[in-house]
Amino acid sequence: MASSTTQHVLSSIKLLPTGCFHHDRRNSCVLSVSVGRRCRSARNLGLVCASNTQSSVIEPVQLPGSPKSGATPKKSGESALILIRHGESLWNEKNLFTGCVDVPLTPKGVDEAIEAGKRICNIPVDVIYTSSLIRAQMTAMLAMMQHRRKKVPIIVHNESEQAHKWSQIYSEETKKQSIPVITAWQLNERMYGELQGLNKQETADRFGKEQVHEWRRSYDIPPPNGESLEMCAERAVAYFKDQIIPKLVAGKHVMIAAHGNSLRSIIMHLDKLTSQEVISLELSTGIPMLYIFKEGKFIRRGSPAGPSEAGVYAYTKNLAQYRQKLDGMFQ
Ligand SMILES: O=C(O)[C@H](O)COP(=O)(O)O
Repeated sequence: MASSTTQHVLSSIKLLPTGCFHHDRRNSCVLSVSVGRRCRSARNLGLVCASNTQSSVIEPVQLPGSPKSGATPKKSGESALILIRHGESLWNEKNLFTGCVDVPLTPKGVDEAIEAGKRICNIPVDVIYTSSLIRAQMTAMLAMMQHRRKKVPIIVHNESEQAHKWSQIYSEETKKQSIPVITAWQLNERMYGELQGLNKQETADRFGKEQVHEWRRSYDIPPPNGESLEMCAERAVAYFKDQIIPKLVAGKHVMIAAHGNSLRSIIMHLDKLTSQEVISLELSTGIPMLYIFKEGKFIRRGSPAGPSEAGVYAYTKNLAQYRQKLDGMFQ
């Protein structure tokens, strides 16, 4: 088993049997997934070593056409989409199946969230989506504490009329200095059924490595009384299409803090991965991944290495301008 340091070096992805791992000419690690006659590198999946930010364009996604979104694409607009898997939780640390059990971050998870925040501190964020689970919410909040714009992330309470009313802000100026944080159960981790709370290693010893791998990574085989990735994707991707894409279309910059499997299903949708390819997709805790949404297309930008990394900002004029503005404001 790879050490946590090695896993970190491999950035957001490690590859399982269908792929190969090699170093490219620039000495950066690249993971490849063989798909029929195609060989798609992890870089092309946007899942690259932290120092590598080469981009690729994905075919247009199906945009929600319904006028109810009321979202008219901005003419030359582009928006940032940041995806972050929560930092290490207390049950990640104990190697327990967690699923929808609501456990907090470990101190290491807190550090990972802060580190993730530093890596995206120059990227604009207008609205944050998290699951309804505390580990994703802690990650979103801790990451935003690092943002140079210093807006205040505020959880939107729409669970009842009273909660909505009691959490109103009565200053337009204060509202402008805040970022709404929308929590949605649809972005929760896949429900792990009767595996929740069991130790992953002990479960593999008891049921066999292959069986446990099938429960954990196959696309359509659910663990006992739990959700398969396909079932998780049904709710997570539907939410992404209905609620989040209209925001991007309207020019809003979005961050999503969620979970290994809810994010795998969203990446599967964005990158048009097949159910075979998604088996090899692994996300590390606390590694942000950036996409640029432009003219109906998602452009993968990999994982920003740090606030001063040139690639991300050189790549789009808007990001460069945003960063310059921050430099001007906070020097
Ligand atoms: O729910 C869990 O146990 C983890 O967050 C994800 O588990 P996995 O690596 O088995 O998908």
